[in-house]
Amino acid sequence: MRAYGRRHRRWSRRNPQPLLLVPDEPLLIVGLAAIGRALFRYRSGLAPFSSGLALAVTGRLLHHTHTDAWPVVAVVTALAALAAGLRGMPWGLARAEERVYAATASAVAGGWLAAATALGPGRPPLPTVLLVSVVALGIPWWTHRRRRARVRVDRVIHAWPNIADTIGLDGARVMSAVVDTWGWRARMKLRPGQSVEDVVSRVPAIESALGTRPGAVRVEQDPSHAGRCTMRVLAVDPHAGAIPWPGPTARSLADPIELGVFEDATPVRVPLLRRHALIGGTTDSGKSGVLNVVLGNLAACSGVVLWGIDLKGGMELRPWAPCLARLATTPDEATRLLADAVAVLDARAHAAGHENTRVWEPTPAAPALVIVIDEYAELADTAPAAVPYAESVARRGRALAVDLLVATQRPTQKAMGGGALRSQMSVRVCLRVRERRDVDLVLDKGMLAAGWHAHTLDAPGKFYVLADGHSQPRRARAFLVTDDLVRATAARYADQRPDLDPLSQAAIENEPRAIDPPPKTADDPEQVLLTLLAEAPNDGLTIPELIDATGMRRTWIYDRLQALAAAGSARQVTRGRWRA
Ligand SMILES: Nc1ncnc2c1ncn2[C@@H]1O[C@H](COP(=O)(O)OP(=O)(O)OP(=O)(O)O)[C@@H](O)[C@H]1O
Repeated sequence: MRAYGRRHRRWSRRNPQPLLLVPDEPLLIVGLAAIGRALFRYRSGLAPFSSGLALAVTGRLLHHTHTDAWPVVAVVTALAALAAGLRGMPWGLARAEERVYAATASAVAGGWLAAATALGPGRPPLPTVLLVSVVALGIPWWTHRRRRARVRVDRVIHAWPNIADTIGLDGARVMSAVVDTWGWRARMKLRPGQSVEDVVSRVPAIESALGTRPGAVRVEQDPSHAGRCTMRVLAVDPHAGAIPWPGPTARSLADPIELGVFEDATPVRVPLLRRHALIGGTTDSGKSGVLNVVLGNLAACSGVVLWGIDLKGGMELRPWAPCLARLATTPDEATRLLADAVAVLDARAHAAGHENTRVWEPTPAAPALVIVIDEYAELADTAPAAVPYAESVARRGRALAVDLLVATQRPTQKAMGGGALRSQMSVRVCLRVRERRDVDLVLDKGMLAAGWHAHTLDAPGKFYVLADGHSQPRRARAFLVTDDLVRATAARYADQRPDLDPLSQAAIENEPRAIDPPPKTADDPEQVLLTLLAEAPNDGLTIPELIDATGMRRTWIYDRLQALAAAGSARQVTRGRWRA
């Protein structure tokens, strides 16, 4: 694949555009100019005929002036055919079939020219051979998909300044364009003062101006320059069909998990060790599908114990039961399970404090604990007593290798039982959402404006991911794990599941059976926040002061302040300053 822009600029210098017409020209000149423009516009399609014509003229010239030069022509031909066939030179062809074509065309053209030099281009059967060759070699040329795509792109690039003016992106320039397997992509330089958000907000207008199907244009920020971006135009949707799951690729929680593939066919690898994950999307968007891919991988990991909460009667998680050490399907079981998780946390934190280690390194003998919760809103609704435990795990679990994997339709404050849990989720998978504002709910504030258009995803399993190493709005599609594959994978790894380490096991067994909310400790950031707000001066505390004092992230502070304000426990004294 070669940079289109470079070649195009070089080409334009050598082949200037035909002159524009002025209306009072004589008819003949108007006609000639129109023909010139048509020849220019269709130059790529006409290339086999123009090459044939050029050969005939060169053959005639050589025959009249250098008849004896035919051996030189033959040798040059042989060398050119070899270079094209073996190296794809001088066109930089990477694909074998393109090289074979280039070598054949060079050999036929050079061979014909050598014969025409020696015998004259009019000597039968040379004219017939030339005509037949032009047509025979022209057919693959005319039908070549990438060549046709390049011609289309060429036209778009010429028209781009007008298009940009019309849709309000005046001054945005296309620097280069490349035709790829699925369509083409262009690097764009924006006018000073324009931002990628401006381009993103005009995506529907770009699609209309380029005449593509809706949803065919993607815009990605250039990570090294705020005034540049890449625009991708997909001629065909690479995610149109379901992508079968190839089986587990992770063997330990430290391995990133492959959820699916991006539109450029690169795999979506997401690290889960010491991270909580939120999977959001409307009904039938494929949340259980993503959970299945993650569970299929975690089942194959030696250092992970899996617990599940599925308050839809176990409908989604029961097929994984052979690999789940515990499965809670009622509110009481769920509360008990999360209380036990907190007991595990406490025991691990205690042990880590004694051994002076900061983090719990999972091994098969001392495994990580991953708790999968399908439809968190159901849990918050029917088992409110479980919510403080879940939040405690979310806040303290990462270092102690107790991770949450939560799926929900709409992670509102209410559905999440407050915002504390959501703000701890550092891996966010956003499948199709019903309303545009849900994008910011699942991913984070401002993500919709930044181009994460999950409301336009048009098939189950298509998603955006926000995680370490994934900060650009790139569409992906999750692998599809069929029910049979779920059963087969669960059965295959059932015997290899590790047990909890004795320390964690003892903590569960010694845990008091009454279900009380976990005590709020002095280093509980929520408690710290409440105390800070209560003791704040009359003009309140700023957000940076609250971040410093609690050690929590900005999004967590905002979420909590909003929840507290809604509950009447905090108020904004002046802009950006808060107190109880
Ligand atoms: N990656 C995928 N590729 C193709 N089809 C998928 C994919 N994921 C899910 N589907 C299909 O979409 C449908 C809904 O999927 P799924 O049950 O995972 O959605 P959901 O969001 O969990 O729904 P609900 O909210 O009702 O639980 C299923 O029929 C499933 O076969």
